[in-house]
Amino acid sequence: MGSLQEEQAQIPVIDISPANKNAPAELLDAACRFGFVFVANNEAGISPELISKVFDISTEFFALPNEVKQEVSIASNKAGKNHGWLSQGVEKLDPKVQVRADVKEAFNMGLPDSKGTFEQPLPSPITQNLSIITSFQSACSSLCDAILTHFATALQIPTDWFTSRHDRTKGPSGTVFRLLYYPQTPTKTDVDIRAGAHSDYGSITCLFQLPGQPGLEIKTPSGDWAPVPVDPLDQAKEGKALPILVNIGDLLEDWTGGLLKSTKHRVVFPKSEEGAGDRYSIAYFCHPLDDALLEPVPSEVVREHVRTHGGKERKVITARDHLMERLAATYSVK
Ligand SMILES: O=C(O)CCC(=O)C(=O)O
Ligand SMILES: [Fe+2]
Repeated sequence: MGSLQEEQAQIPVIDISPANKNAPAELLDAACRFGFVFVANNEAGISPELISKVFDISTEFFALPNEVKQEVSIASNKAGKNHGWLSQGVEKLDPKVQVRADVKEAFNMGLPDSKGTFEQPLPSPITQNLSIITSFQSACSSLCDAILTHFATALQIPTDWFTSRHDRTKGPSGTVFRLLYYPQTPTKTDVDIRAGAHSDYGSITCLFQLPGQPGLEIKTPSGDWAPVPVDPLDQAKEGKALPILVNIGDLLEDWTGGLLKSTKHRVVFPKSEEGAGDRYSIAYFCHPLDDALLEPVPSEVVREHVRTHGGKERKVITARDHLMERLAATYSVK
């Protein structure tokens, strides 16, 4: 058996700044091969201080008593579909396989409307730090735009082909900002998993992890599960900004005729003492505008892929209809 290092998924770390002229090609290659890529954070523009503040807000929120979190529950119906607190037992990401629901809590937030207001009730750790949260959401949105622009460049289509379909000044979208908390549960059994195997539903996801809190795994083309490092360049001890993990979601896979891969992933309990304890993560699920049609991207690179690999015949539906289908399968909100 190889060392832990050898078994880890070899996801490339890419500089997406204008200084790297190969960024579009490197991103496309990683998206086609792994569906996951690390973006070097010194170029992504999300400061380690801001990330750390959001983790602090998250810790404060999940430490609140359940009765208080219940006031902003996803089941309260006040929050609108897919927004609010998910208590333990609400989400089962791999419903066909999982016996029990994911061992986790989450808080899903939409983005503010043009007047800066949120449609959902927000808990006090968030209302007291709203500018931090909105700065973070904006930074994630800019990072997604930069990546989507690089993909358009690499696919030889107009550079704004994807970003214009994600432009929130034109209408609502399913974009969700999510705080996640996986408690270390002494009573867990062998069938328990922190997050069941799934692919993400949107265009791209940005994921923020903390050193010492591993658990994310991706399914490799050979069908094995490979752990994803939290700190791939071993920079945490130098106090440097960790690279940001970005993965492709189902919508982008559909749009590109399967060229970009929406790779299955899951979160497991740590297998050894190392990493034992709670895990916190933050995800920004970037979605297209609700009424964006999931039609094939008009790219010769995509057409060539479909010619050589055979594209699946799909009904063209809107981004919103696609999201609703996926959510219905994984939530048990009553
Ligand atoms: O917490 C993580 O590391 C992954 C979360 C995830 O995959 C999801 O919520 O879709
Ligand atoms: Fe995911």
